Amino acid sequence: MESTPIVSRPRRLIAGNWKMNGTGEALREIEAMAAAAGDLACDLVLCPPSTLVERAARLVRGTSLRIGAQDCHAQPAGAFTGDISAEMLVEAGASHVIVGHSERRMAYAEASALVAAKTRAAYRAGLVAIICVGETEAERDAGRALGVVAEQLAGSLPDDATAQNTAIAYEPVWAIGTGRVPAEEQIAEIHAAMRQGLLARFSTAGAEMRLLYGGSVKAGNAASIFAVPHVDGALVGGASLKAEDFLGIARAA
Ligand SMILES: O=C[C@H](O)COP(=O)(O)O
Repeated sequence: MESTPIVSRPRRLIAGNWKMNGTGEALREIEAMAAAAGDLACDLVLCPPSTLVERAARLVRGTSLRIGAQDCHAQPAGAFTGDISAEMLVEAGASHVIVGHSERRMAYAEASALVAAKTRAAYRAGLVAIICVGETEAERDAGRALGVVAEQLAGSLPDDATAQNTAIAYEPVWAIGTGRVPAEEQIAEIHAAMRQGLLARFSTAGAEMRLLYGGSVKAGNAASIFAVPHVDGALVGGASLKAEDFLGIARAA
């Protein structure tokens, strides 16, 4: 593989995804995260369920913790029962939105073209998009991991993606919520390939775009994952539910 130009790395980004977990009482965890965020050497974002976005955003005002959402619709408004637009999320106080999570790609058959449309919606509203990609176990076993990730990346990123409006999260589906973490060489291979693809398409912006790893990240394995080249942070599920667990990961960044 071609060598990648050395660029000074941006601050790491640690994002938490609460998925469909958390009611009002969980706001105290967000409060504890916000209290510690200013002392961290990384950027910290927490994506609670949409019912908590507005209250969480109010709670973290004046701190360096940012609040994100877990999905958005591609349209700004309309007859889309149950959906939430990027503009609505901004009004609620969100600054980031996760798009293309494998749980949505699989459960709602969201293809990369739709993920790209949602990403364009995020840009339109002024949200930073955290775009997820990753292969299933069957795809890895078939030797297709690199190809699947390259295809999802190419199809999900709009042409106007920049290092400021986008972060990419590589999340192998088989590592999500399973306690199974890929070998460092496996993470390194995918991240290096993603970097090459982004460099080829976006030049300098592609060199600077933050590449997160996601899938069973915990305080105990975070440092070794962050030591892998081109890992610029993490997208954390289960271990982001409790402030101390999440902050333990952020302190390793
Ligand atoms: O969005 C987060 C990921 O799906 C990772 O979840 P996990 O940390 O519980 O494995």
